[in-house]
Amino acid sequence: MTSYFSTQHSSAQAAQRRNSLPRLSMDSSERPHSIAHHVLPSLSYAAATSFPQENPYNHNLFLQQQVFADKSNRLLNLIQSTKGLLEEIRETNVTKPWQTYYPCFQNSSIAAVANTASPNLLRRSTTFHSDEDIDRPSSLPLQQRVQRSFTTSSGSPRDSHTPLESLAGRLSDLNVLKLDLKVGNYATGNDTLLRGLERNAIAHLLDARIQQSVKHLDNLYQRVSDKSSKVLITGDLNAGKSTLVNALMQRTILPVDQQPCTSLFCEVLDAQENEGQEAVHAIKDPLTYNREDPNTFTVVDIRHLEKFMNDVIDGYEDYAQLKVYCTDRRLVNDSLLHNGVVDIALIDSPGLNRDSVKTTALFARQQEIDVVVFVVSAENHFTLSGKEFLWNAANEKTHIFIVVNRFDSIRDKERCKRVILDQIKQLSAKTYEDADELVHFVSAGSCLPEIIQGGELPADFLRLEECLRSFVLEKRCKSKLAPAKVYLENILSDVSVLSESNRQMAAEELAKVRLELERGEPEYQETLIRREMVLEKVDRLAEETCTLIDSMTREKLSNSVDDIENAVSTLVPWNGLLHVWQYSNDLRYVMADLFVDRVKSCESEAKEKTKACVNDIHNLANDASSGSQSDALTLFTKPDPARISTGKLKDELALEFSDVFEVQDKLGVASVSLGAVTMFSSKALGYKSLIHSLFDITNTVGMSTVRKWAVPVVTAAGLGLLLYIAADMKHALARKTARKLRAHIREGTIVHDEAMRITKDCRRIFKSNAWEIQNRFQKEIEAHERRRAEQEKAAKDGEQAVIYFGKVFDKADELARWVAAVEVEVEDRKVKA
Ligand SMILES: Nc1nc2c(ncn2[C@@H]2O[C@H](COP(=O)(O)OP(=O)(O)OP(=O)(O)O)[C@@H](O)[C@H]2O)c(=O)[nH]1
Repeated sequence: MTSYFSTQHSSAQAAQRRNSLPRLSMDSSERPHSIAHHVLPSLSYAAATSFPQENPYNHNLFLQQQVFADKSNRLLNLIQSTKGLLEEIRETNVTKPWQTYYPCFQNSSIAAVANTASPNLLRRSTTFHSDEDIDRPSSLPLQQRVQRSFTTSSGSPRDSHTPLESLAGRLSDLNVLKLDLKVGNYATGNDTLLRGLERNAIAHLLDARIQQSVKHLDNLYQRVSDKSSKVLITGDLNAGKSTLVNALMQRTILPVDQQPCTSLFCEVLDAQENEGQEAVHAIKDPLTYNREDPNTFTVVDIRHLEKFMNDVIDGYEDYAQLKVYCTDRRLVNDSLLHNGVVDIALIDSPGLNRDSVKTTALFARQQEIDVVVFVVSAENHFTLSGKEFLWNAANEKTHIFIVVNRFDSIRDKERCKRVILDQIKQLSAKTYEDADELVHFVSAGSCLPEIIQGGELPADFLRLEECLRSFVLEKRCKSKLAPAKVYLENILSDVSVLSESNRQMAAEELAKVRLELERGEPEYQETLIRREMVLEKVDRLAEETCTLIDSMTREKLSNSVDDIENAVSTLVPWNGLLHVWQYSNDLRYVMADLFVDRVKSCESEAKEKTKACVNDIHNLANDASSGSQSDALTLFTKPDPARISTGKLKDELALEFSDVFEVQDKLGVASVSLGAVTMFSSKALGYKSLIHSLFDITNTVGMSTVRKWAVPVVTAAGLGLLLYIAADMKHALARKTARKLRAHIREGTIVHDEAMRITKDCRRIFKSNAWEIQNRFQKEIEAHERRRAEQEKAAKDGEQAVIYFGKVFDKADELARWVAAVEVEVEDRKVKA
């Protein structure tokens, strides 16, 4: 077998062409329109002046190409600017507290408005819209939608307050960024679902949606900046498809034969797309083909193409597609493949038959096929296969470029034209409407370079070429520019609706926070004043109560002796003179205990007063809970007799024997009785005092009298005194003990100590309660201050959010206006002759 495969060139190592996407600043100084057209070059001055002025087709085409290049560049810049805006939103969502989020209506009536306005929200949808969907215009006409989103009667939506109802309606118009949620089989409104989600979760969903949009913008950028446009040439067997390609190229590239010779799709491209190298790449799997990866194709020598194709037909080779890179030697304005604005690749396909019709129809439906050229033989008209293909393709490609070839073989040309146009009318009404530009009766075989030999191409073929180029440009507008424009309009409309709704909500939240701040300030000041006032009153009340308790305790304890003296007569039994000493002991013990009881009584009274005062204190602080008061009272020191030194008191009250004779002053006979008393007492007085007593009596009555009356008188007096002492002993002892107690109270520190102790306990309780109240006030004030700090931060964030969303809106608005200015609809598609 002849080797038609050539050695692989180093083209695979060629530098990878990188589609750098410059980030466009959104500064007003760098408006999209002012950016240089760096992507698609406009026709050069040389090229512009080189086209033949006398050729109206060329002139018109030149203008079309200029317009197309301009639109492409504007759209490319707008895609980049929009992408920059979306990335800015995403970045802000991560770094700033004011996230762009999908607003939910808290007000059910507003939610109802939103849901009614958008039946789609009730739809049980799967997830987000597909990219295909979002390239399509929304239900509203573009102009109307853009107007609705961006303008108000005053010219600027932010000049007038937009009611929430209209916001709800506008949110229902979201296209690209609409979060379409689904829960089970229930037709739950989006708004309800969204309200159930955390704000962060919504922001996350929206972020994912924006990220998806950024990717889609990248794809659109690639599509718009891709200068290549594919033209599929199909038709019946032997209709002259390969001949037409060769005639258009003005080179014999593809083999031409009477018998079927094209059995695979042959794409003819400009060699510039292969680093300027002419080459044929035979591809087994078109999906994995990569021009820079030699493993994905086999190189075929262009001179042996015919042999290779025959081998494919004969089954010696098994390939699905050919890429033929060849140099177009025609001038820029004449070249179909490479004209500076759009690079056209011609794809010759196998002739249609029952087996290939569906494959070719599928191929024609591919997104990158901009134009389908159907070649029909003037001799055969439309065959069944041809009709079947056109019916299949009609849904996708409403306009088909039809070349009626081999027209030279027809004698009755008018009749042929009439019959074929009639057939076209049946097969593709749209094509028939524009038959003047879309249906061409030519003889490609007469236009081959070997026939022309450097001469002029026939006028009908020239017209075919220009119409084809014009048609490709128009289709490119529709297939590449229109989706980009529609998508940009959709995404920018969504961004402006979202930013405006976020701005409104931020403004509402800001107003709310400001109001709260405004309302909170007097409350805060009032708390500060109240704290000072209450604590001052508490101090005063506590001090007054302490003073009262102190004086009350002192008075009660000081005056307690009389009561104690009266009480002991019933409490201490008198068991006769023989038990006088025991009686005396009992007296001091009982008196000391009674005094302790009196101290306890003072404590109880102090507690009551303290409790009442604590109540008053808490009432002052408007504190209903009094739980702490009873707790506070336990702080009172336990009544402990040892604390008031009862033992010591009892010792202080102990009687001496002389205390028994406190009656002597009253009677004046104390000295007489003294001797007798000594006899009754087991506890004798000193002799010195006894002799002294006797001497006193002698001096008073005289010696003789004394001698005469002495014995009886002394005896009688002694007896009387004895009786008196015996009778008064009980009371005398009580009085004496009470006197001692009184003297002890008056001269000692016991009353002072007890009053101080009780008052100190009370003061401690007051202090603890005052501390508690102060603490509560402190907490209240701290809570106020914390809340105020949060509100101030929220207000600051809110202010910045309002500014930020306003700026986003302005940017989206400005970009949308630029996008709207790019007219992608070709108003007059006709090529004027
Ligand atoms: N008379 C005449 N013959 C033509 C014309 N164009 C092509 N032919 C002849 O028609 C035959 C088929 O031409 P091809 O270009 O191979 O046709 P095709 O449609 O590519 O064929 P397949 O790819 O095999 O389907 C060749 O012998 C051509 O010379 C023409 O305009 N006039």
